[in-house]
Amino acid sequence: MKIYRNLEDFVPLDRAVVTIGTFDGVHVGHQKILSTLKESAKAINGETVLLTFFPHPRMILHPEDDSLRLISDIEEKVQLLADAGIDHLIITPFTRDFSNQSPEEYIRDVLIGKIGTKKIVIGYDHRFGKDRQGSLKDLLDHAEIYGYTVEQIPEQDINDVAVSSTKVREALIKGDIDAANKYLGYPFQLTGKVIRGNQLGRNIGYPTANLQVQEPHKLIPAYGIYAVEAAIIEPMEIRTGPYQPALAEHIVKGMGYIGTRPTVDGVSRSIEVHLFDFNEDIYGKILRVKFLHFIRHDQWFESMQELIDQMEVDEKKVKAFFSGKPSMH
Ligand SMILES: Cc1cc2nc3c(=O)[nH]c(=O)nc-3n(C[C@H](O)[C@H](O)[C@H](O)COP(=O)(O)O)c2cc1C
Ligand SMILES: Nc1ncnc2c1ncn2[C@@H]1O[C@H](COP(=O)(O)OP(=O)(O)O)[C@@H](O)[C@H]1O
Repeated sequence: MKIYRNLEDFVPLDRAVVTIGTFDGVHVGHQKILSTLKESAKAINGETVLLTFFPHPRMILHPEDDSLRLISDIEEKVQLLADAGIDHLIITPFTRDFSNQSPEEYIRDVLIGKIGTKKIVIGYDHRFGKDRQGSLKDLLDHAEIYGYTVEQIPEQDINDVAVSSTKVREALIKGDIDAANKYLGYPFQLTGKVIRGNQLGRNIGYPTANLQVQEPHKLIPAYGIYAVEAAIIEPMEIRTGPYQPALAEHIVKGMGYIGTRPTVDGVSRSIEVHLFDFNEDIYGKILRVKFLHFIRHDQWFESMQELIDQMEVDEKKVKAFFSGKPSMH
């Protein structure tokens, strides 16, 4: 997959088969659309192009609205789209100027002029251009003059996409990781930098890497304890050029914690991971944590000792999960 951080970086193709959207989460619904896109491209010996926006259009158009929660951050999305087998990924900054183009300008200058679109694969409800004035009808009306075809994604598939996004979000908010992962088609992940905590973990026998999640709008699953798998990855800068997967070293199993640490202070939310059979200083490194299974909710304990006893039980449960055996507790 080739990445373009700007439309200006893109050289128009002979046979671009294009879809447009935010594709947050790249879940099973999206994956179905991407398969359609790939089949369409194959049929005309063309190349697949996905046009997406960063930052998310809602953040530019409604900066006052802080309610947006993303299933994937931009780096996770790039990786997921590369895995899905997209040929060209254009991540264009969604600016006011960009959003102010008329539907005609957008079709002529962007889809035709900058991309070389021969076929556009799009949902019946897709909107574009100034004040979302552009619709499928505009795309169909201009198809002949500009020499492209439009393939409509069936309404049912579009509904499936919306359903999947909602289902993923609802499942994560409830802590139902099994369900979320089923709708995603891969394990939900959080990526962030390991920062210093209050260094209590090592004293209670459970050092925990504290994560500062890199995407401020990322959806954080329900508070609780989870079976996780973490990888230390190289900091990735997404720039124009061939996609290079983030190098992952040390893929380690462990237990994740999301909560306010009510037993300690209960003030602010922290996201931590205790890694099994691991003893390295990883402050400042980037950790990608895959959430595999929910173990229990966050709890307040009367004493630190009770918390430690519970963490020992958690460890057994997580390890039992990994060995495929039910826990004895
Ligand atoms: C598996 C696991 C379970 C945890 N469960 C709880 C809990 O139920 N209640 C709580 O107050 N803190 C819980 N914690 C958080 C600990 O209080 C925290 O890891 C400890 O204070 C060390 O923090 P530090 O990394 O900042 O030193 C849990 C941590 C882990 C790794
Ligand atoms: N098994 C492990 N799991 C997680 N972190 C570990 C482990 N072994 C060593 N570390 C290191 O120790 C740090 C966590 O120790 P901890 O006492 O909990 O300090 P802090 O409160 O700063 O997180 C991690 O950030 C990491 O650098």
